[in-house]
Amino acid sequence: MAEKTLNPFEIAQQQIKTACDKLGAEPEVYELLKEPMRVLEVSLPVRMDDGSIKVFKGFRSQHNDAPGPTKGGIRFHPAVSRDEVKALSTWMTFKCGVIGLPYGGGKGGIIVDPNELSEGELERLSRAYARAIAPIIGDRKDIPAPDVNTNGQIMAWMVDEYSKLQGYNVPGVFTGKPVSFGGSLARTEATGYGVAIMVREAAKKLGLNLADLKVAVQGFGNVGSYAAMYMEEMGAKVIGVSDSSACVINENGLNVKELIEYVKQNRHVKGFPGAEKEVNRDEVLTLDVDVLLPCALENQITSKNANDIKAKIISEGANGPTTPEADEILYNKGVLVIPDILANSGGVTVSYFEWVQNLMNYYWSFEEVQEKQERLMVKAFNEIYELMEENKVDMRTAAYMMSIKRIAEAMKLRGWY
Ligand SMILES: NC(=O)C1=CN([C@@H]2O[C@H](COP(=O)(O)OP(=O)(O)OC[C@H]3O[C@@H](n4cnc5c(N)ncnc54)[C@H](O)[C@@H]3O)[C@@H](O)[C@H]2O)C=CC1
Ligand SMILES: O=C(O)CCC(=O)C(=O)O
Repeated sequence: MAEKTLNPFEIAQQQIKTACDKLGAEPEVYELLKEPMRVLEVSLPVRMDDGSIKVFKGFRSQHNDAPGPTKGGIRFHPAVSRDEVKALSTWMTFKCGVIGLPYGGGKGGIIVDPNELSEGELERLSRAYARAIAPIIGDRKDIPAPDVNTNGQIMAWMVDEYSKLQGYNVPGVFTGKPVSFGGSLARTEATGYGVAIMVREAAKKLGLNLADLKVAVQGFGNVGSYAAMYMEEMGAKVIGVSDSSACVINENGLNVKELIEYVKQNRHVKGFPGAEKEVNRDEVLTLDVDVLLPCALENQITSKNANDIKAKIISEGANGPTTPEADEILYNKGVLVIPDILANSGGVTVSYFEWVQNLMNYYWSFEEVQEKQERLMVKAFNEIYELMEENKVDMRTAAYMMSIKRIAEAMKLRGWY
């Protein structure tokens, strides 16, 4: 059974349709949710260091704002496309709905490999993007944040550019800012922390002891590195980690903190002295482990490799790492897939806390933020797990069912259908 499509937007539409059908939702609900309400495409001229002008293409998609302002990250990557951004914004709507955040979904991206830019070029590109999308964003309209290859410094440049256009300081228009510039404590750690909390909760349900679990992590950026670190802190053994360079393995457990330090110095996991062996990066998915954390990009777990996966629990740090065909194979094999819209919701949850702190200009401690994040995510996990068992569906469908119900209610109350 090969994939019907690898287009992430078509996959997102398929996931909504499956859940709407299962819910018996009115046809208008799918009609209203199947397309983003707005997609902006922008050209971004940037003065390069050699004096030439290069024009980059960027997007911002706003999927649905019935529950509140739209919210979601900005990705800098050569594979960014209009459909990818549309899919990512769609997934954001349902992610916010799963936790019950007062947001709809948005997402943005620029087609660029930021590793090929100097610091100055990166700053000019980030500012150009903030200027270009300024008419459709705002701290009550659409609030972007970091995603793949973007970070707190980039958010700070964008806040500065947007604030200059407004004529006053607007810290709450972007989240994921550095803590010294209106960011929230525990935001950097939040997505990976949430991915690990979800594994801990799943282990409880399945009667597994964390100390007995072997873990593999695909992708070792913001999400993968903190997910691995918290898994290790919870007592599990992280035996395999990959990034775009390679997969490093140590059957006795990699020292995650040392690996994080190594990547800070060397940019990649390749060559890590604490590894026993190094294999091709894609082999991480089929290692003999109990837990798999895909924390890189879309379409990694497909009909081609799903049968070879040995993990019992998959907690999706990445957005869209599993295709619908792979979902079906994994469900039939009894693998518990904790879907992206729940597993990686820690990032947007703490972004919400950052936004709240910006709006009230009063800041919480690290422990306070993590405790609030954990409470919301564990509650969502338990509600969705119950719905999954009641309806005999996979956890992704159950998560969509819960979320769609909430968004449909907001749309109904607004009189959209
Ligand atoms: N940063 C955040 O707060 C959130 C991120 N996500 C999702 O998590 C995923 C990762 O995002 P970040 O960690 O922020 O990005 P990042 O840019 O910090 O890290 C991405 C990592 O993936 C690796 N990678 C890329 N292609 C790979 C491949 N084929 N095999 C193995 N590794 C590969 C890169 O080398 C890097 O280590 C994305 O899907 C993103 O949308 C989801 C929720 C929130
Ligand atoms: O922190 C945010 O607002 C959004 C994070 C994000 O882009 C995601 O959850 O995919």
